Amino acid sequence: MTPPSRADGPEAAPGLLPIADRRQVHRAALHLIQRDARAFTTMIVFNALAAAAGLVGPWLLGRIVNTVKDGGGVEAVDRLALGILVGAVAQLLLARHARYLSHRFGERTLARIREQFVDRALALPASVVERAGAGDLTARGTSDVATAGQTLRDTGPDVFVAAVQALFILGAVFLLDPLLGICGVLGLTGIWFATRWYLRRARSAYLDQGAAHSALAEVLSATASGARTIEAFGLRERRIAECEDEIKRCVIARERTLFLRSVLFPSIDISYVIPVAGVLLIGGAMHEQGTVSLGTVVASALYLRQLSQPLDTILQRVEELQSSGAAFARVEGLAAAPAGTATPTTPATPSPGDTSEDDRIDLDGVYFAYGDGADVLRGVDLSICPGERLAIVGPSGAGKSTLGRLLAGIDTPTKGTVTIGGAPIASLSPDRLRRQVVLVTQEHHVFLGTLRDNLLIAAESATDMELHAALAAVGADWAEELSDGLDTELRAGGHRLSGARTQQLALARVVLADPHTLILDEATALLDPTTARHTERALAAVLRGRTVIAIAHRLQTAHDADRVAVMEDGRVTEIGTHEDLVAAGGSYAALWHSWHGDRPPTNSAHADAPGTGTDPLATEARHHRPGS
Ligand SMILES: Nc1ncnc2c1ncn2[C@@H]1O[C@H](COP(=O)(O)OP(=O)(O)OP(=O)(O)O)[C@@H](O)[C@H]1O
Repeated sequence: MTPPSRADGPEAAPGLLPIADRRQVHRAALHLIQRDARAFTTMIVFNALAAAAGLVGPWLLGRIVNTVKDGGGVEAVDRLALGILVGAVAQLLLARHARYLSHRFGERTLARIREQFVDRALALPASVVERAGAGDLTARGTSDVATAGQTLRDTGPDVFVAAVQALFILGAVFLLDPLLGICGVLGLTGIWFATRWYLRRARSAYLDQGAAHSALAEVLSATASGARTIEAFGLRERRIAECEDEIKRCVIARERTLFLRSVLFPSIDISYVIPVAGVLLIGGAMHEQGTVSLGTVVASALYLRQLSQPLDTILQRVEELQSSGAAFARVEGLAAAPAGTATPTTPATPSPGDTSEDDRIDLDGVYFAYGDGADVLRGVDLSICPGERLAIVGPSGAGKSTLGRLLAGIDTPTKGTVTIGGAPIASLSPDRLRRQVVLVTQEHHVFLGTLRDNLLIAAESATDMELHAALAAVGADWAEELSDGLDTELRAGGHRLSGARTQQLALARVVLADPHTLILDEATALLDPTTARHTERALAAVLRGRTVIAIAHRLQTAHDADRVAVMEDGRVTEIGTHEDLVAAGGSYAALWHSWHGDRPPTNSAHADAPGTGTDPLATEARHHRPGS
């Protein structure tokens, strides 16, 4: 028997995405079976037929023994031998077809799991995905789905076929003689105890072994990469001692798993022999007394010997089943993912008409906390008029970005309301919301696909002319020079966009989405000078005619805004025009004087600015949208 697979895979990280419990996993598995019930039934029937065909051999062998014992002729023995051959061929063909059906069922079900996963992942609110982290979602969508798929395609069918075979074999022994059947089952109990003993200890032992390997690898690679420093500081002996310690830990961990295997495998091998020996002994005695025929004893012993094969398969695969059960629970966990981490205080159902009366944004007594943490926003009241340029300033951690996320509808307040034109932002459909508010950060993604696909994300029904116009609006002239135009494949062996072009593409999407309000959070703060200049021009075109809420990292932005809101410790502590706030002599005035000193205010985007960012609220963008 080959050793069961190692159980030293990574522990399921306690991610924020939920993990399905046992009942949910069972229900989901049952649902998947029900969706392909016919294929599943056919698979069972063929597996059962293959297992039944496998029983023909030993049974006929028993008949041959009886026939020979009763003095039957060669002809009768030949007929029975031919039957064995037919049984073996039938078993081969039926098992092959059963496996083919199992694989088809497995592949189809895997495809369904994948589709369901993608649907669920896409339906997750952005805030949930952000908080859970891309790593968790990616791991679930790749390695966990692959592990569950491996089970459906190989492990599951293997175990299933083996279980059916084992059941049929035991059933056949009981049919031949119930007493011999009981004898066989009792003989097998050793396997149950040995496996239980092993499984109880294996998980932690293999996890320790994996951890010891990782620690050793870490020490070795650190020693190799820091060799010069180690020599320079005379740390050689200390490093060698550390390596030796880790090697010792590895040896101890490996000896432990070796010990477990050295107990398990002989116990199982002996357990396979016990029922055969028991049946031969008891069957022999019964034959002596004339209660069973010699053929029955021989057939029972052969059946029990044959049992080792399916049992071996089940034991080898049992750990794989355990780990894939955990993987499936993580995949299914997405079904239980929250619709949002914060509880909306406003009804989730759309308000009448799902439309805003105007573009005015109001925050009323807004509180927000991440998860179970402390309040990050603590009673924010704010009104932003259509076409206004509002700069939000404040120290790091004051809650500016959080406020931006609430204004963009990414997060919902734990208390209070955020409304657009009187409609709670939480009640707007994603499509509707996109046309109202868009948050622009410096994180831009180029999706796999053509340039057109990347643009249509923002406006599904836009014509090519509109797409070209949007690209032109942000100064993306390079798009016109692409050999395949809008059909140019981006990424994955296709055209790679530079940072500046990626940003222009993202801004072209904003033009297409055509929201009345833009929230700028670090959209340009950390860009290199060349990219910043490109982005500045593109951004100016995008901002024209829209309400802009800029989370200002430079006071020049605040200076150019219509109004400035100062945030401190989750509250808006000052609000007004730059001049009013400077005159009021509060914290904004202090900030302005300390940054600005005696220098006169300037509209130049780069003057005096720390870093290389651009000023999104510079005057060139201050032309309101017609009609706004
Ligand atoms: N995803 C998150 N999970 C938990 N806490 C968070 C998360 N994002 C922000 N916070 C916390 O919320 C508080 C406000 O953060 P926020 O980013 O809104 O402040 P900020 O004023 O924008 O700061 P900065 O100018 O440094 O970006 C901080 O204490 C921060 O640690």
